[in-house]
Amino acid sequence: MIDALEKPAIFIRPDYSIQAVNRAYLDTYKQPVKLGHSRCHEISHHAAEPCDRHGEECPLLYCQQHGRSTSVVHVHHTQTGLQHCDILMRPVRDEDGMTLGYLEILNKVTFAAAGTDVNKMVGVSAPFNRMLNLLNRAASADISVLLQGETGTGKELAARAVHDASLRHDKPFVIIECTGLSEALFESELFGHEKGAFTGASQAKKGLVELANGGTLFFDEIGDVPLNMQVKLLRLLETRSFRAVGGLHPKRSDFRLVCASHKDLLAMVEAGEFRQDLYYRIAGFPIQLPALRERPVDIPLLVEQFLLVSTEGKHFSHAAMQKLCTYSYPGNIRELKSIVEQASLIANDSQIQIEDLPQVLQNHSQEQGASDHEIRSLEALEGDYLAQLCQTFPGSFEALADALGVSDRTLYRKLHKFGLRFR
Ligand SMILES: Nc1ncnc2c1ncn2[C@@H]1O[C@H](COP(=O)(O)OP(=O)(O)OP(=O)(O)O)[C@@H](O)[C@H]1O
Repeated sequence: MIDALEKPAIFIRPDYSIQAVNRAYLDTYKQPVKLGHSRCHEISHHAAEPCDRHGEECPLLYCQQHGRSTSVVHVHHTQTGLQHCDILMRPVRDEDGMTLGYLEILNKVTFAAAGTDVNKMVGVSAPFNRMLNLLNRAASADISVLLQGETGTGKELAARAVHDASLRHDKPFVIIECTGLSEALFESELFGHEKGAFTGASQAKKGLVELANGGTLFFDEIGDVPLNMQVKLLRLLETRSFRAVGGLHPKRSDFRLVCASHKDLLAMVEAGEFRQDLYYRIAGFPIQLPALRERPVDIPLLVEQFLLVSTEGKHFSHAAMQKLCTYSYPGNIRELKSIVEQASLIANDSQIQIEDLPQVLQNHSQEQGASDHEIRSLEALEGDYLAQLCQTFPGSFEALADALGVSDRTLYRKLHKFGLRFR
């Protein structure tokens, strides 16, 4: 039965041992699978212990505890390197309802990367992976997606990811920037106009809604659409039909709807600033994007990604990277990107120092420094201790993990979190 599945799949027992495997799974992973002996975490994570011992959500544990299917995104070691995989774990029962084991089906998340990749959403943290899981789920359905998150959290990138991973990926992805759209512009931009519809309309022009036919229509900052235009938008979304300015006949467009807003739309509904019926029409599948301060683990990777495009071979000193990792980023990933670009332009040497960072970070660190005299968090102390060990420990990486009493994987994660490299 497992061979009939196209996606990589295994059947495992509660002790994580793999009892059956299909061709696609064998082709995906480097480690050879010994049926009855190999355990899933050894193959996919190169780890001797199950995921939950490393602070990750273990889907098998969830299935055992709740008796139902679950899905979660993890980063796996595959033939092609580190790869985000959406894992679907399902209990398999006999006819008496006794659980025989668990079926694990893997789905590669192609729009994300666990290393630098300019065209992808990069990150490895748990909040980022949870968001990927939802984006992946939404992409495969034709449901209306609402992306909510602070400015600069990657909503536009996420909207593109939903489109690219959907069945409509080879059709247009059309963006409607709602901020600053006047009523007159709203109608002609969205619905197009016929020749002679108004002064200056010397040619008929297709609107964005028509251009999105077959593909995805992305309304960025939907919370900025004024109330009087929200009615027209609602009509379009309910009927998928519209009339060009100056046109007599209604036209239809088949599009998948994705909207984004940095505003709290439900609070706007309560305040009477956003129509409730429109809210429920667009929020078929709401997804909250995490702020960068909720996923500091991803900062070093994002920095690496932005350095790749902005400079040739420059890198941050440990101290400068530490500063980057402790700032709170009100402007989120966009702000981090601009800080990296500025600092790499200012630095005269290949190593970017604290002094090369923009003033906003210097000020921030002074404030932090003042409070440091009172009390320091255990996390900060751990970071400093690890930074020191990275420079001074005489043995190998594995020996250091051993000496600290943690697994190689835990140590790797901690170094990644603090933006450290082992020599
Ligand atoms: N996970 C990510 N990996 C790499 N780059 C990212 C990621 N998320 C966002 N970015 C980059 O950060 C910048 C801001 O992203 P984006 O424009 O998608 O944010 P936004 O939430 O739509 O912003 P706004 O609310 O201001 O419209 C872009 O340059 C984008 O490429």
